[in-house]
Amino acid sequence: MQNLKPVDEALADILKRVSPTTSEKINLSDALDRTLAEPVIALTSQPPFNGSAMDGYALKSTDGQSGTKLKNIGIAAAGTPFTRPLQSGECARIYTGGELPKGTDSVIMQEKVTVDGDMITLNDDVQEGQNVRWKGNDFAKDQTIVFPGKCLNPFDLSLIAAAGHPHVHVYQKPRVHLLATGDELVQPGQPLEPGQIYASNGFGLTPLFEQAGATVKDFGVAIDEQDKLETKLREALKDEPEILVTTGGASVGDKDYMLPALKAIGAELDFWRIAVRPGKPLMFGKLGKTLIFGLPGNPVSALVTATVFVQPALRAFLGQNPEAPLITLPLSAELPKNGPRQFYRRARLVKDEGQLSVDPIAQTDSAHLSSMSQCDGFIVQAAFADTQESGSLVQFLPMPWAMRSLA
Ligand SMILES: Nc1nc2c(c(=O)[nH]1)N[C@H]1C(S)=C(S)[C@@H](COP(=O)(O)OP(=O)(O)OC[C@H]3O[C@@H](n4cnc5c(N)ncnc54)[C@H](O)[C@@H]3O)O[C@H]1N2
Ligand code: MOO
Repeated sequence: MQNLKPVDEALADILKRVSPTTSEKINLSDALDRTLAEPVIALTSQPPFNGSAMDGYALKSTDGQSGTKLKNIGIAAAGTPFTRPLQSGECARIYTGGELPKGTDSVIMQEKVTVDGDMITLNDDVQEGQNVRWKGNDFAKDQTIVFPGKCLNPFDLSLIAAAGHPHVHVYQKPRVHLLATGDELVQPGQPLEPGQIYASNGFGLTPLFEQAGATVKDFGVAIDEQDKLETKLREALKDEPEILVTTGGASVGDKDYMLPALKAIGAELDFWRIAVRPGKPLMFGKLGKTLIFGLPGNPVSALVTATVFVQPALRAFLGQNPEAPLITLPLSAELPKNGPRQFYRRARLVKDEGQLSVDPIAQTDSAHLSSMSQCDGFIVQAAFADTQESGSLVQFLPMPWAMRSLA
């Protein structure tokens, strides 16, 4: 058999052509799922003062023996500090989030005192620091609290707001332009004539890339004629997107014009036969600033190669770790032995009494989409791997929506 290029080698060749996009400053409220380009440095300590974690009374812990009577001399509410320093024998009413008055170092919950006019009696011992959130215990002013390369989640956004920032610097979204080829392709909603099928690739690839942090523009379907394809390709490349993804026409048929068309418009291009299943034929190259991925037309091959080769490039454009987020899980059924190509086998996650395992889907046809819809990700099986029994461990590449199927 002709030499096939290993997946890791192809990926390394791709990644050495990528450097992160420039950064932009955006509102924090728009920053969900965007990737940080600059460190976030706290503008304040959190909490900014020693505060109370309970509704109760602030006191000196040296006065904190059960049975002690203290005089309540004022109120420290959240946002309205009590300014007079406290002496021994005194306490101040304090509410959750209130700043501890000077001279105090502890708070007793109101449930643990008896109140009689402006006097209280402690019904429990009080230790130094009890019910106190010390200044800076969460983070300190000037501390780096989130690092570049982090794709921001809702919890990050709360943290960044608490540190005083209304804006963040993130990497610009890489732009992906899509172009399909095939005379047989018809848009859903149109009637099918003999020999035609619906164009499905763009509908899956667009959100796949959007979920990875890109903006995607679909240029539709080009006719399988070289000059028409060249015109469409020029159109799709005009704004110099970071990535152009084509599907179809990648193989060896007489009507596979993609490679000659891309070369004719000036792309430097390699045609790879990769040791990957599905998705063996892949074109990769560059025109100007744009990386070009020529994915195979078969729907499963297109979605798998988009996951295995295009998504890592998108992560690298976003300053993220490009590596696939593989996890190790036990099989819930036998996995058949593999042939000469690294196999991305469709698989479901199974939850049994809270324990996760993966169930390989038998279907391996690279045009079979209902098995794709049923899968939560792919078991990554090495070339020539032997049969593996149920219970043995495998590498699993979860899709971003995989956890939803466990609900
Ligand atoms: N003699 C050989 N034939 C093939 C080989 C080979 O090595 N020798 N490789 C096979 C493999 S593996 C693949 S993968 C395909 C790749 O073919 P192409 O990239 O040229 O894809 P097309 O021929 O254009 O289409 C294949 C298949 O997919 C359907 N398709 C295409 N685009 C779409 C779309 N946007 N939405 C839905 N379906 C699409 C198309 O109708 C075809 O059925 O080549 C094998 N052949
Ligand atoms: O590599 Mo093709 O994607 O096997 O059908």
